[in-house]
Amino acid sequence: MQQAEIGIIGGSGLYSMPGFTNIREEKITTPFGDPSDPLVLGELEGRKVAFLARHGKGHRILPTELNFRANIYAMKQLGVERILSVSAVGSLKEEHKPTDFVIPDQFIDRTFARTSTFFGDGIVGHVAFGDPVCATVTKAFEAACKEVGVVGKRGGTYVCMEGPQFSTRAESNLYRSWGADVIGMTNLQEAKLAREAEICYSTLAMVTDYDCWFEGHDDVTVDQIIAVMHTNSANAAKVVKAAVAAMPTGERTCACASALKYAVMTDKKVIPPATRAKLALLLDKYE
Ligand SMILES: CSC[C@H]1O[C@H](OP(=O)(O)O)[C@H](O)[C@@H]1O
Ligand SMILES: Nc1ncnc2[nH]cnc12
Repeated sequence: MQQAEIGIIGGSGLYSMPGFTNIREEKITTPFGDPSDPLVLGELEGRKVAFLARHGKGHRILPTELNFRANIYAMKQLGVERILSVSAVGSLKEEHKPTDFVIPDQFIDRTFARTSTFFGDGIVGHVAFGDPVCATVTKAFEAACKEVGVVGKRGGTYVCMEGPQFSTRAESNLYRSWGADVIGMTNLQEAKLAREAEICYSTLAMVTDYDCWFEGHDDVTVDQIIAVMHTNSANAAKVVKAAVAAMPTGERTCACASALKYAVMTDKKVIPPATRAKLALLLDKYE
């Protein structure tokens, strides 16, 4: 039985979701290991929802250490079809001010020490990723920002860096020269894996700082981020709630729902049984 239809991944500053009812915690294991924490299952706006604190309760897990595969696969195991991600980001443009929200529609990958696919170990698959986020979830976020009365700009490019150190000024200026909008350390792997798992994904990126490029501002520091995060998190919780309420019901019609249809290159006869078994949840529907 589907235990949750909507997943919420809370990032820096959002470690729980206010407004949940009928709450229970579930410790989930996956073929790819354990997620960051037990998932919190409950109802929000009458919808079945699962919440996961990306870095674990108490913020214990570095971006590089995150088991992105287990986090996304755990959502899939619960029956989640759409993930609403919330993340803290630095701004790469003056117009995106701390406390603004951006809903990115593109990514640039600057990570180098992460596993970003469910494929491998004898099976090769390639999903389309030209439009890396789901338009339905993105529009729900945008409408929710409007409803709550916060700045929520749809569109923009999120640079995903490895971290955990923040960027050098040369890097920050390089990303600006590429026209990128915001920078963070976590969203690209989630978007890739959600696509492979045929789960719709979009991020509410909460601007906490101007990174280190802005001459008129101090370089980014964690204490500065935490101060802005308190305002952002309260607003983010309201936006997520409104987005959940606005999420369409019924069969999904977006391309995310069939991303794997033509993805697998490997001859079925040569896929190692153990590998195939690990991916049963993703591939059985195409048998
Ligand atoms: C708190 S500063 C850096 C930290 O914040 C962001 O986390 P998340 O995406 O989980 O909200 C960024 O990616 C870094 O992990
Ligand atoms: N300036 C920044 N760089 C990377 N990740 C961030 N998360 C919040 N602010 C950030």
